[in-house]
Amino acid sequence: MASSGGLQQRKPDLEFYLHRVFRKTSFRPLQREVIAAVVEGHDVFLQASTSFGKSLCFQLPAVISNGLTIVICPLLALMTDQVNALQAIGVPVQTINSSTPLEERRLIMDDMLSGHPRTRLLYVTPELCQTDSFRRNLSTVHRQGQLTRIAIDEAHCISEWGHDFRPAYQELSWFRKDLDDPPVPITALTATATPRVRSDIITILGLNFAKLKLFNTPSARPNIHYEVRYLQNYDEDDDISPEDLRVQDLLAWLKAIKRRQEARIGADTAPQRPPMSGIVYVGLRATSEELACRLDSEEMISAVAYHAGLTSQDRTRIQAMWTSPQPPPQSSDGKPPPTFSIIVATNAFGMGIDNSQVRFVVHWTPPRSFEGFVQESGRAGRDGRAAASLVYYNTQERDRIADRLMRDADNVRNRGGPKSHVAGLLKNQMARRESYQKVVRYCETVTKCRHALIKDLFGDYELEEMGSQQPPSVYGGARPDRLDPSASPCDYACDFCKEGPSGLAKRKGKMQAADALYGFMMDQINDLREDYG
Ligand SMILES: Nc1ncnc2c1ncn2[C@@H]1O[C@H](COP(=O)(O)OP(=O)(O)OP(=O)(O)O)[C@@H](O)[C@H]1O
Repeated sequence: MASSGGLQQRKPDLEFYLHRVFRKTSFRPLQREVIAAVVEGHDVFLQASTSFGKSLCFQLPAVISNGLTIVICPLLALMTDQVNALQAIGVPVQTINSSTPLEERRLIMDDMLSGHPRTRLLYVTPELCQTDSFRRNLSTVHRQGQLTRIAIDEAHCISEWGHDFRPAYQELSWFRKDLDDPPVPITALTATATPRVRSDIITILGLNFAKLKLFNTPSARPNIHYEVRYLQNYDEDDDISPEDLRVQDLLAWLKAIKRRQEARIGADTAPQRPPMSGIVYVGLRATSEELACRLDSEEMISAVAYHAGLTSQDRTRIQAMWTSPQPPPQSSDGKPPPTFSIIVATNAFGMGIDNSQVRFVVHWTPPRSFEGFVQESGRAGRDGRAAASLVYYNTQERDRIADRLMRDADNVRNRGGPKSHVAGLLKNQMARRESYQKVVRYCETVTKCRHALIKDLFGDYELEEMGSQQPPSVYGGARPDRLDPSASPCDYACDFCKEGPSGLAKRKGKMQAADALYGFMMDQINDLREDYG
């Protein structure tokens, strides 16, 4: 590891390792700077958009350093994906999690405590880091001078103000408090942190502000076309149900894509292409099953459901099928090869899913949290090519979700328990409502580019003011609010910039306003804020 010795150390050739070990041709903008800061031994906070390549920012430094890097990861699937990918390229990596056999665990620990561990990266859960035995072992590795750094992936899970709050993440404060002689450098990474969550990450982990290097990329993804599809509210007398209305609209949208593809590459060539992948996010398991079945009955679509009610084998199978390269198109059940391959999923399918070829992500109803929305829509276009995010929205759905969130908070209050525990849970409930409030702002605003709106809602500009480093190409050197107001900050990659304010307002106008319940929820947030804010 680089240290501040008298002799100048030779800087490692990062490009060499990028090509040789990771088999990538070049760094993405900002990746090199982040990796250099990590290698130099700084505490690093990186907030980068989904699919930026955050993992490389701790994997490459781990490969070129002596000693062990501990990686904290919240999801087994995410951990397994990364470990398998690293093993496939010959990196000495291990994981200890609930499915690691005892004998294997012992071998990993023996290596860790050997004084010269062969393992470069050890992936663990935050819960394991809470146990006395693991902490004792890590302290020994540290005393032996072999604990190089700690990487905390999905660091937003640390905050009660975050959408994926995980109490065990808060206990990660132990690293800075106990492993302090010398302090072990920490790298915290996330795609979705609001200003309050960022402040919690930095404070709880005890990152050293004087030596901390901050980096960020814009939270909105330039290659994603963001669009809200406004639906009319449903009336008992209507001949068509809201579900049918959405199915009709989605099918019409997909047919238009199919027509454009056939016009571009020819109706004979199109069926030989692998199907276009998409995800439709729904709120309920039952909806996921029903909608998958309904879409699958269409000739141009093959669809499958994914939710937490499936067996773990089924989920692993679907995820593996989904993330492996698409096979040549095949007919099944007498159907011609599908043009679209769709997974209809609940939010059990989200964080860390890395299929580079997803072309569209649809939210069947308004997402329940803004950070969740950005994570989920960020599954699209991970190869950098054009992709789309659609959200179906009307005020009835908006109020139904607002009502559910209010009831969740009431349940927490009525459940009782120690006062500080209830206060913590209520704080998290308030954070959820505030996050939902941002979803509503995102969907109902018709006067601003959606890319700019996402950056506003995540407080990207605040990070800039804190001295965060960004890729040089961001905003072309000027913030969008300082650019020519007639230009599109996102290069026409959202419905506002494409249709203009009046076109969008007209489309939104078809949706009836019904503000009563939503307004009530906002009042409640304000009350809670007075108590806990
Ligand atoms: N320099 C690079 N060149 C080419 N591909 C890269 C580069 N860096 C990372 N990738 C690839 O980009 C993909 C996304 O990387 P990764 O999973 O680390 O993203 P992430 O930033 O953690 O995203 P998310 O927050 O959405 O999970 C991976 O397939 C990875 O191999």
